[in-house]
Amino acid sequence: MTDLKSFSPLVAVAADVRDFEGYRWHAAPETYVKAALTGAGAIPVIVPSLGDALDIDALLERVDGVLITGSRSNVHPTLYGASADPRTEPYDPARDSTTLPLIRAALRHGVPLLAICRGQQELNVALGGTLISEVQDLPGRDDHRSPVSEVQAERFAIRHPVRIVADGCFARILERDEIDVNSLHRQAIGELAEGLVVEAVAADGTIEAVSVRDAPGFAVGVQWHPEYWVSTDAPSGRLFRAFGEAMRARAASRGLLAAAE
Ligand SMILES: N[C@@H](CCC(=O)NCCCC(=O)O)C(=O)O
Repeated sequence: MTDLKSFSPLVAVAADVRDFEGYRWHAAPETYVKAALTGAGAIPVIVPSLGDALDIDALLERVDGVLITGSRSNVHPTLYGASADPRTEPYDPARDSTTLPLIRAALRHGVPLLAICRGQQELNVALGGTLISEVQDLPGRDDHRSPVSEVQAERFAIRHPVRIVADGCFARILERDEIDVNSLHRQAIGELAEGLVVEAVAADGTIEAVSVRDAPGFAVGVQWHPEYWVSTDAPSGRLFRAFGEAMRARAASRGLLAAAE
């Protein structure tokens, strides 16, 4: 019998759509796929943002988790009842048309879900919530954008505290009441979707982590980027390990481990 800890689950990874070299590419940054491998012990499978051409239910029968990545693009405002505005660009409608149904289907199927930055925003919109834009310009809010730098490690530097809500799933995973996180976003959760629970907040009230209230298993979103320092930052490592354990448990519950003998 394959040992649960040594089993490598498959994790579906969301893709951005980009045009360059005369082609349309569906891609995910290496930091996310490497964190899936090293942090969660999962084999990443990038899912092209092909919208309703994808049989998402069939996909979710074959994977053990879903990782929704961050992105410089924003969820299209019309998806949460707002109007398109140059200040909320750039958009990636192909990604939206894939991630929102993928998130809802993952929750329906009980597939472990980790949604990061844009991913947390997509989770909130997928469940009926809204977003606020240009957070740094709003009264009482801090600037959550990345530091201006050509050096990624400087842009993803850990730089502000977030309070972990007591007795929540993040408190159980992290075993801390406060952690320090990086921050690279201009938008944030506005109206919280009904099915979400706040798990962490910044000093200015920005929602920094959520969980899905009635999810059968691991289903969380974070506004920060645990993938970037997954190997060196303890909270980041804990979060990805918990994601990996949830994916292995799902694989075991589906009898995959017996098949892997
Ligand atoms: N675009 C959204 C989501 C932010 C996000 O996912 N950032 C990750 C990319 C970071 C970078 O390379 O700049 C927002 O701005 O809120």
